[in-house]
Amino acid sequence: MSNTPKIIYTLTDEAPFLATQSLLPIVEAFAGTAGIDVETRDISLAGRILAQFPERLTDAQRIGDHLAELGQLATTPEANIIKLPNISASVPQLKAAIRELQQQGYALPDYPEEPSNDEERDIKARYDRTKGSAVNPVLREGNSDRRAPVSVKNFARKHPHRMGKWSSDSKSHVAHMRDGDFYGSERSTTVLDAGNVRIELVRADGQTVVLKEKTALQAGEIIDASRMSASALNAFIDEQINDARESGVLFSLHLKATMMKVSDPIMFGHVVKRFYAPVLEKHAIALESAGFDPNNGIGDLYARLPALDESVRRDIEAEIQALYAQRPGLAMVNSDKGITNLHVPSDIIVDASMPAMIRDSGKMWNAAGELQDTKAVIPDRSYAGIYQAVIEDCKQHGAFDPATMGSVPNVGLMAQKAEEYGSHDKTFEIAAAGTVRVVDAAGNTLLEHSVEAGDIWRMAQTKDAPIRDWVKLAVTRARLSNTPAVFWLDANRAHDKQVIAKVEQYLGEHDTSGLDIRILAPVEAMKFSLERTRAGQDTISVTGNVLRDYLTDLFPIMELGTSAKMLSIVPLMAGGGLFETGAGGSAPKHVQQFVEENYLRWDSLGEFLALAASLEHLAERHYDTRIRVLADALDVANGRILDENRSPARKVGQLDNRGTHFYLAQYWAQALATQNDDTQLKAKFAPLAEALTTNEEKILGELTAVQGKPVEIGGYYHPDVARMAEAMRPSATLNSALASLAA
Ligand SMILES: NC(=O)C1=CN([C@@H]2O[C@H](COP(=O)(O)OP(=O)(O)OC[C@H]3O[C@@H](n4cnc5c(N)ncnc54)[C@H](OP(=O)(O)O)[C@@H]3O)[C@@H](O)[C@H]2O)C=CC1
Ligand SMILES: O=C(O)CCC(=O)C(=O)O
Ligand SMILES: [Mg+2]
Repeated sequence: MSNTPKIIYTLTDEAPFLATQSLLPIVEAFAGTAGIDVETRDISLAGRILAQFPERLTDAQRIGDHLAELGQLATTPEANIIKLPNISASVPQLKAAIRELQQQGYALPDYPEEPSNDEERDIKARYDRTKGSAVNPVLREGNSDRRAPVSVKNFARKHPHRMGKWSSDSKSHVAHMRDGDFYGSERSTTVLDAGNVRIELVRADGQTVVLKEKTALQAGEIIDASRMSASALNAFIDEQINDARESGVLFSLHLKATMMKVSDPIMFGHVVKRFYAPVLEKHAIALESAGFDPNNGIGDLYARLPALDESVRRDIEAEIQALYAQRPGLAMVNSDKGITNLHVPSDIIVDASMPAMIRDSGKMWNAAGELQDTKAVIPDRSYAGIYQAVIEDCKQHGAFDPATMGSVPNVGLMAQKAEEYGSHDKTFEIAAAGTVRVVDAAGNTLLEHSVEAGDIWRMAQTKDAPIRDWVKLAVTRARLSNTPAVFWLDANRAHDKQVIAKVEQYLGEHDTSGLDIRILAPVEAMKFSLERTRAGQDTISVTGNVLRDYLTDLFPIMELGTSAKMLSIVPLMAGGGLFETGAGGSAPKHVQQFVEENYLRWDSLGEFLALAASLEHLAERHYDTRIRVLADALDVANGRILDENRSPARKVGQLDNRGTHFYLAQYWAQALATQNDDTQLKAKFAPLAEALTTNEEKILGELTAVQGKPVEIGGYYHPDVARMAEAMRPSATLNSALASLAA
């Protein structure tokens, strides 16, 4: 191992990738002064696609499998990775990215939806490795610690964001199934000895089909399996469509088709099929021949229409419009462009979509572009109830007040593909009725379900060491912040019952005297946390992987207006650090605004906080006081960004992402120039601080002058980096000041 302190900064997609063009040069320049190597690795969707097909690319086009490399690094103590949000691609996004790369001259094959030979099966398998949430689970070799730092919380209290008013007669609600879902069918067991299991379907006709030959289990691991009945799901969907129409509310669906990349697109497809049933059934043959796949959304139907005869096409379009008159209003993703909630599965990502609805008075946009009460369909019961609890609370007590509300930080069980978020390679749409069994090497059946054709069956794993580490992290956070901690676990759920036994065991390993640690079922935990938060009190949520994801968007969006301002640390179990930036995504809408008017409203505070945590980790690991000084100064700069309100605004003419980066550089340089712990750094940064202070007006002028006009970046999934960098670094004065640091 080389002893040079090293930070890996990830190159991703969309808005964070744009922001990187301006921020990374600052990071490199500052880190360089303390002898830190800053390296980059490309984990963008385009980069991951290209890494799958080296043999089809020229030498110049080829890139290595950076994700696999980082996945490996994450299991070592040296890891210090700053991870920006990346696209978790739905199939329509994946296909669009492939098309763009082909147009740029990369000889990639088309995505074979229905592979008919070995070569096509191989191509599909490679592409599928890049589909959905293909990055985070690989890097997350540790549990999750997400919270709003005190400075961020204070900022939000001082500058509360707008929250939509709630009325007690709001008709908005969450609808979930009452039986036949994953929740109702879950079975779970803790495995005593390590070994392999086989997953098989014993068909009603006696034939056995192996679904997955080998899944390795560790000793002490919890496994669980559950089944979603297709017929129960379809009956539920029909009932909800009718109910939404009768009650005059919008119909909306909220799933996580990215993380749950096998099960949730299938559920999404069922809703599309039921909602548009009369048209899809009437034209089934034509649509099938055109390759329409409901799991990709009704947007896929529109994409396929050109392949159909003109008359058929017109009939389908007219019949869909006529159908809308008989259906409840559909919630819209973009009313102006006619993009509905059922267009593409990647537009309805529940962790972001439900908080947005709650922030907007429980309403979503209708086709006329107005906000309206909404039915939020979340079919499975495992977690749906938490959102209904928030809705009920808002109906009773009104909207939450960001100026006074408390905070709900999260300690999330996430390491090593924990729970449902690691289940996609063990999820199956069942082809024929029978029994699905999980069988160990000795032939014992560990779990089984009877299934019907079309049901979704899945198995999830939760390893013992991550649970033990998670309990430790929870106790540590509770102690450090002197805050009550609640484990959100449901004793009535088979899986949670196994987890509770381990939590109770591992809590025994710690000194918990004086701490308030409880175990509550999710809905009770939500009610408890909401009551406290309204009273201005903080409560740590200690949750499994799914609730980690849901709550770290929900509470930040209510408290801070966005999850971008969150500190999001993954202490890796091998001793390294993964520093995620914020808790949200890659904000596609921000790119649209950028290319239209050269204004980037992306807030990089998450990157700033992650960088400070990364530098602290590096300082500790290398016993390096210079790096410590750099980290402390960055803390000061981050505090000033908030205090002096230098975060990006939203509209042309105001400060944008680049302006915030300028202030970060100025404040950071000033903090280094005024500290006295390291005289070399002090001397090094004095001229930069001076240059950035004297030239503030000039630099801001150069940054603002470019705004307001369209900008061409040469691609969406695989933009031209030189063009992007040029667009994102329009201040010659700032650029040359930074360059002088390296001299
Ligand atoms: N860790 C990761 O890698 C994650 C990746 N994703 C991926 O991101 C993509 C988009 O996901 P989506 O669910 O739409 O959620 P996003 O979080 O990307 O966007 C939702 C909205 O949140 C606001 N927002 C998010 N981040 C910022 C920021 N840094 N600064 C300012 N505002 C911000 C924006 O609101 P406004 O428009 O009002 O400004 C944005 O439109 C998907 O491909 C998804 O898979 C999602 C979550 C995590
Ligand atoms: O990896 C993804 O697809 C999304 C991750 C996410 O939403 C989260 O971790 O909060
Ligand atoms: Mg999330």
